[in-house]
Amino acid sequence: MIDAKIPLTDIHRHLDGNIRAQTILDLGRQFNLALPATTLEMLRPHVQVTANEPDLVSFLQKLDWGVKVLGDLDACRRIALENVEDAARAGIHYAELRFSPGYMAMTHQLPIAGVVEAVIDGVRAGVQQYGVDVRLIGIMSRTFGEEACLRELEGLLAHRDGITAVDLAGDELGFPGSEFLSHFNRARDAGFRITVHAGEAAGPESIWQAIRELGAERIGHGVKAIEDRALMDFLAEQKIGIESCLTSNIQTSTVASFASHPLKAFLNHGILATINTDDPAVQGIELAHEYQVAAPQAGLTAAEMRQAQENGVTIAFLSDAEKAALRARVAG
Ligand SMILES: O=c1[nH]cnc2c1ncn2[C@@H]1O[C@H](CO)[C@@H](O)[C@H]1O
Ligand SMILES: [Zn+2]
Repeated sequence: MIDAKIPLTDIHRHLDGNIRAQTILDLGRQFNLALPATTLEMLRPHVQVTANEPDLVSFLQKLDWGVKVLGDLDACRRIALENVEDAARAGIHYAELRFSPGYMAMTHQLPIAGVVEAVIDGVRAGVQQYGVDVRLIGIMSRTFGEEACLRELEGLLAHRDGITAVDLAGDELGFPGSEFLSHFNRARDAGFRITVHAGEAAGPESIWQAIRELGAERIGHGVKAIEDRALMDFLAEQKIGIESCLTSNIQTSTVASFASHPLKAFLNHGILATINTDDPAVQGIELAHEYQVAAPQAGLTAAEMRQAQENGVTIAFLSDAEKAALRARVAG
């Protein structure tokens, strides 16, 4: 259940994991690319999770066609704009959209800083058109190694003013956070806020590492914190927020069922946990589904969902004044 008096936020939403299937078809045609299918219906299983995947890495392959059709910077601008439209349609008041410029640039060897600029541009146009409040988070895709991540960071630094935070995403087991210390030192020096995907595929030690060594202020997923009581205490005391994505965690086989998802336990432990989508188009869900179907199945009461919704504003990468303005705008 969504409380209409509290701002609806989605602070863990991959822009490049939310490319419309129709847009993939359009761009495939525009750039003369051989797609695995020529109709929406036939394309869908290639770009959307249809049954739960055995692990995170298999799930992530479903994002690949979306970025393979990004044949020029205009295509990047287009998907950024469409993402803002989708967020507005989903009733979201405030979204933090994250994207990996190197991953988007990879297939057609686009300039990474150019991709960052195009995404900022497209989002700016979308914000004006659709009235959603948006901040951008730059992702370093760990799956492609340290050097590739360094190039992503440099592209993000080239447009520092348009980017609020940085994140580390991708294959957590294959590429532990310890390989990215220098990246995060530089990111913090530049004044970026920090969130890190941790404790999704790997265990609680990965969350400790993200906090202590990378400077994470928030954790993406953080599912495995449930295995470490001291970590749960620490997250609550230090107000380190958790960006939960319920359906995503089922689809990656990170948790076996909604009923066994730790979100309820996190909330009851006083952790600032939140409800978010992750990769809506790839997952075939929207935020309403997470509040109306997933969260109730995860055992959350109306009061617990309200708390999670509140937490989304509390841990947003906004100033106190911006949070107050957002609350006032929605409370009317
Ligand atoms: O649930 C997730 N866990 C970890 N990494 C993810 C997830 N969803 C998407 N990405 C990763 O984020 C980048 C694109 O924004 C890609 O690296 C993609 O693999
Ligand atoms: Zn994610």
